Amino acid sequence: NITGCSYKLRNVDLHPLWKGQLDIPGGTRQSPIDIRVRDSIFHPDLAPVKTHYDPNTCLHIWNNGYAFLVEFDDCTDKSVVSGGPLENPYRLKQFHFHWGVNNDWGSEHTVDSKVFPAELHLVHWNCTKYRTFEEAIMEENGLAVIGIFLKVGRHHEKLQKLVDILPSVRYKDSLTEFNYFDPSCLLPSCSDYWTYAGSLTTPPLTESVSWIIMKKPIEVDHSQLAVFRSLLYSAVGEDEKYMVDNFRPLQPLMNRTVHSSFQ
Ligand SMILES: O=C(NCc1ccccc1)Nc1ccc2c(c1)[B-](O)(O)OC2
Ligand SMILES: [Zn+2]
Repeated sequence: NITGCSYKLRNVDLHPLWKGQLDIPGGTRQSPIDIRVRDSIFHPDLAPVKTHYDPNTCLHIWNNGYAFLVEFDDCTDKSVVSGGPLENPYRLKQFHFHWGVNNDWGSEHTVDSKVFPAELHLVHWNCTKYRTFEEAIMEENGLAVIGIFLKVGRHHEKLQKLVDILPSVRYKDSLTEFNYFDPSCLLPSCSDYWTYAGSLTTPPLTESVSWIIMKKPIEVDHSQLAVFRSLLYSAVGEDEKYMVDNFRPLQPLMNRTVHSSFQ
């Protein structure tokens, strides 16, 4: 189980999203972090990360009040990630994004202090050691999350199917059926990555994540990102608050090393 002291976050002016989260559980391996490329250690025996996703496991998309989540049927091993720093396969549960109010910021992790306009998280749980996602989220090595940076550039053809459905989940707690989507189309062409031990960046902030951050960003165009910003934090009937800047502030590296799969 995750135990440990709690400590106050640095007194930064926090986005409303974080007003309630000054005290955090644990606190020795929090995410996100700034990845200092020169300090990362090349591990020659870090294998490539292998993903196998079955588009038929894609269930629906919903707005949980923090982000929009595309959720998958995780009752079988049809959609999994393995290899890389992982000792066994992890099942795909959901993916979601974090983004900014404009293209100048939005990602959670940074690379030598470089911020990207958005970041994709593909969330998997350790189905060998735990029975459910809810259990795994509370345990060490419970989750494996692939982080992918987004940059503004060419139109992303395959992402458009998702962008087109976003207006149907505009409000908090809205859900729409979303089938036959293979998130492999969102992976960058280069397999280089950094990996480190961290946490969820949204509540319950548990320190259960093996992070795999892809070095190469994927390109989307500015109109696709603009649709992300049209979603709302607020539910139907509440005063409208645009879902933007849903990223957590950087956390201290403390006693951690970031490993790289490349030199
Ligand atoms: O799944 C989440 N919450 C719902 C919940 C379900 C069951 C028990 C408690 C909470 N959160 C969450 C999971 C994975 C990641 C993040 C947040 B992330 O750091 O944003 O990227 C990686
Ligand atoms: Zn996330």
